[in-house]
Amino acid sequence: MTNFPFATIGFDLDGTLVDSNLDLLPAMNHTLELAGRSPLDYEQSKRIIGGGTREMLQRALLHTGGPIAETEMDALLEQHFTYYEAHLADNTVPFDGVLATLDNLRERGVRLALVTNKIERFARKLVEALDMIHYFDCVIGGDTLGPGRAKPAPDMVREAIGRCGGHSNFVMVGDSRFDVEAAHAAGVPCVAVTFGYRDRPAEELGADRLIDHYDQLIPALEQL
Ligand SMILES: O=C(O)COP(=O)(O)O
Ligand SMILES: [Mg+2]
Repeated sequence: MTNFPFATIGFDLDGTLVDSNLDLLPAMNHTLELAGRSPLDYEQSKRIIGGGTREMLQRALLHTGGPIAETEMDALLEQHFTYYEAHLADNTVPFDGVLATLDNLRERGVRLALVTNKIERFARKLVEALDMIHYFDCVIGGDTLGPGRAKPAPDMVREAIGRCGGHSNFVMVGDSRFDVEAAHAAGVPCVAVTFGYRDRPAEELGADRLIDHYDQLIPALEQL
């Protein structure tokens, strides 16, 4: 282990490590069609990803005509999951520089945790399909800890710290308010990528540092 300032880094998945909107959007549009709604475009869907699938679909429905009853929502969500599970790695790719950065961090002995509001099973399936699973010491999804404990609650970050050896020198890397709020609620810093998915300007996320490309991540972490 070099004198790198962080023992563990928690990475968000959607919009941070991978451009998964390339598969989330077609899945969402498939589901909107089932509900008799019009499709969203790539930029619209970027603004509604981050709080888990149910919230994403609720927001998609709000944008396209209004909410539906909770019972209908449960059925629609199931259909959405079936479609997305079959297509989650059709088009999704890591953002530029991600793999080289993760290689570099592993070589430094840094532990990496995947801390995503995606359902754990889908997150694992996606990073396996992209041959990225080997980077992570643990995978914590939005359903891993049970209801009410997904980001922006601090629980997933605390769980990642615990599962990666309990070292408090932990930093979160994310793209949305869910990541920044979860990190800060857990008492750790957060670096945000400016190219991800969010519902407000990057400058308004409250992140400790912003990066525009993965080339900037390690220098940013060294300056935190
Ligand atoms: O599934 C989501 O809504 C977001 O997932 P993320 O936490 O990896 O951005
Ligand atoms: Mg994200």
